[in-house]
Amino acid sequence: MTGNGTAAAAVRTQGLDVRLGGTHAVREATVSFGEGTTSGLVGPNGAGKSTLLNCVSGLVPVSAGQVFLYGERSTGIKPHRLAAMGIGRSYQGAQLVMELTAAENVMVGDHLAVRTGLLGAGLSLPGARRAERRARERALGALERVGLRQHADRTARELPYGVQKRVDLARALVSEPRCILLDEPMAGLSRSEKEEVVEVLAGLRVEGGPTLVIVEHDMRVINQLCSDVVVLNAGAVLAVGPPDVVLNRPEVVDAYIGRDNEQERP
Ligand SMILES: Nc1ncnc2c1ncn2[C@@H]1O[C@H](COP(=O)(O)OP(=O)(O)OP(=O)(O)O)[C@@H](O)[C@H]1O
Repeated sequence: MTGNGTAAAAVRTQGLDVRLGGTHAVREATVSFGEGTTSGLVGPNGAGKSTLLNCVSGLVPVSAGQVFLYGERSTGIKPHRLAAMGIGRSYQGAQLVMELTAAENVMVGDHLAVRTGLLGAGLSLPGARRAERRARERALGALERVGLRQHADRTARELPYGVQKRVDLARALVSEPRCILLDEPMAGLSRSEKEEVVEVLAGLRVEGGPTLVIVEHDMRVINQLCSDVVVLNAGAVLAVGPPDVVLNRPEVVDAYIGRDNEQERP
């Protein structure tokens, strides 16, 4: 389940507060994302959605409150350690290294490769070369899952934005994390690309599959994929529950209209 409960939560925040410069980006947010569930995290521009994901993945320091992963306090743990603990992440702006190929970008997200000594590959040690081969195979597998195997050896710079976004998704999937935080995975995609990504994400919702938390402005996508939704507004939790109920609540509709955000309102 998603909400304020504590049972079987993959991710839970307790009174999470984040101040960035002069902005109070997240305000006493208590949310939980149940293990194996697919949840939406929605709200108008500037509501604090990316900041909340950044706190959970260790990229932004918490000002007050706590984050828990699988019941263990994870506040303040470094991002690479959280990745090794099974947190995967995609980024709003794809954030690929433009000079690297699609496959190499995916390998960068593969914490298993780093752990098994990919860095030693530069020294041409046989074990490291084997590890690199395995990492490349995993990267190609992840690219295949998002329909991009044919682009594996093109540099990110050569790829259109919609394709870069899917490379970013492959990077989040490659080490098969237990929990995947997706920051606007559909932004900038064409309708058919969106449908492909929805299919990929729907394919992850199997028994024993990962927990998915999806920040998304496209409410059709939220309705298609998510069993629960958390609505943030001005950094605070405004509503929690099933999308068909929550997205029709007057305060949620008002929050979107109030931000002059009509095209994105639920
Ligand atoms: N590095 C930063 N320094 C100062 N303020 C920031 C920083 N990053 C984000 N903010 C501010 O924090 C607030 C929350 O931003 P955040 O990006 O988390 O919102 P969001 O809900 O993800 O928005 P969007 O849907 O537009 O991506 C905004 O007011 C934003 O301007």
